[in-house]
This record gives sequence, C-alpha cells and structure tokens, in this order.
Amino acid sequence: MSSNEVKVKVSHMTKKFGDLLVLNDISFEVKKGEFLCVVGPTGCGKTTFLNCLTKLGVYQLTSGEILINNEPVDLQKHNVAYIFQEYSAFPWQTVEENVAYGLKIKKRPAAEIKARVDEMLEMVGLTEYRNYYPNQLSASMLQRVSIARAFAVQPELLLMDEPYGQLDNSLRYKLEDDLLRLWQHTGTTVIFITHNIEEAVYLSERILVLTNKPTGIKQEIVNNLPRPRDVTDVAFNQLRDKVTDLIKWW
Ligand SMILES: Nc1ncnc2c1ncn2[C@@H]1O[C@H](COP(=O)(O)OP(=O)(O)OP(=O)(O)O)[C@@H](O)[C@H]1O
Repeated sequence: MSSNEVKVKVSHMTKKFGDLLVLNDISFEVKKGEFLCVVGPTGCGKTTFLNCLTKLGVYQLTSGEILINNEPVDLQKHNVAYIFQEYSAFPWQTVEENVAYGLKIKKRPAAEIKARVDEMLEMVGLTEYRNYYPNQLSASMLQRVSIARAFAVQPELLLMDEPYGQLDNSLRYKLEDDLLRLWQHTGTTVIFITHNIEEAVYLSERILVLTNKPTGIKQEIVNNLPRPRDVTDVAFNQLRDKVTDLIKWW
C-alpha cells in the first residue's frame, strides 16, 4: 500500500520530563499510505512517542524535528486523527452524530456528510445501530464508532495508541480486520502503537522495535507476510518470535 513519498519524517526526536530522558534521539520516516507499528517494553515511552508526534502541550519536543509532507507538523494544517484505548465517543450523540462530528466541524456540505457517514457505518458494520447512543453499545462497537469517526474525515495520518488493548482476542481480531479494510480502502498513513506483538505482526507493513528507556529504535523490521495473514502460519510465528526476542528484557 505504501508509496515512495515520505509522509512523516522524524529527525532526532528527544523528549525529557524534567531530568528523565524518555525519548533519546529517535529518527525515522513513514511513507505515504504505510502501516507502521511501534512496539517496545512496558514503560519505554510508547505513548510519549505517539504524543510527541503532535508536539502538543507537555509533549513539545526537547529537541528534534517532525515534518509532515516536508513541512513542520501543524495540526491546523495537517489532517491528523487519533484513536486511543479509552472510548472517545460523545455520550450525548448518536452513533451517526459521532461519526459525522469531524465533518461538521470542517463544515462539509450536508450531502457529503450523509454519504460519508453512510459509507463509514457500512464499512464497520454499524448501519443498523446508527441511532443508538454510546451507552447502548458494547466495548467493541464503541471502538468501531471511533474508527469510523477517525476515517470519516479522510485523515492523511492516523495515530493509534493501543486501541484494542482492553478487548479480548476474538473482538480484537474483528476490529483489526475492520481497520485493515478501512486502511486499504482509504490509503491513509497509520502509526499504531501496541504492546501486543501478534497484533503488530498481523497489521503492519513495518515494525519499529523500541529499546528500554532512554528509548531509541532497536530495530526496524519490514513485514512482507502476504495478506490475509494467518496467526497460525509458520512464517507468521517466526516473525512474532523474532520481535519477541528483540523486546525481551527478562
Ligand atoms: N506528562 C508526563 N510527565 C512526566 N513524566 C511522564 C509524562 N508522561 C510520561 N512520563 C514518563 O515517561 C515514561 C514513559 O511513559 P509512557 O506512558 O510513554 O510509556 P509506555 O511505553 O506507553 O507505557 P506502557 O507500556 O505502560 O503503555 C514513564 O517513565 C512516565 O512516567
């Protein structure tokens, strides 16, 4: 899916909280349309890594530079969407209103909003729940609302921080397939943080393996396994074991 065009270029990203050096001179690139997963040991700074990409508030970089389309990252200009582990749906809005939210903020025409919301709801299997409120939905349905809402605005970059960390395996597999379908359909560039190595091998085109703090990149692994992927496949398990060995600290 990825092209040769560089979407995100991170140079010497360094982040300290007081005296604590968390991210230590990290440099990498993400190609347009690429699906990049980032894994690493517990507490190494995965969330900090993702938050620093937008340089908001306490996550301003201590030093280094982040470019999107060769320009300094600017959330007013660049269309960046997020999905977190916590459910982000507005409880006072229906599923349909939640999915339409970003498009309304962008003041898109009503007909475009309707068409886009219909398309997104169809892709995540929520069409018949469009008039439900979040408190009427299961955990996995809430995450599907988040995905549909994020993709509705056609983000050029989607940042995901362990979105399925609290779900059991069967729900997670279903959501991962929804995500892959949307990614393939839209060509969005995705950076996906996870502590789950199997998930990284299932989703990614490339995996960045982080070290313990002060955090750097231990290894970049290209993941060319054919899709659809099978978690019981020999090659799949070899790659999973290789990544596991890289982040083992015991
Ligand atoms: N706002 C902050 N102020 C001070 N220290 C922070 C802040 N955010 C993160 N840290 C510190 O940065 C380090 C990395 O935290 P972070 O949450 O990014 O790790 P993580 O890899 O996402 O953790 P986990 O594996 O538990 O998900 C920790 O030592 C944490 O205490």
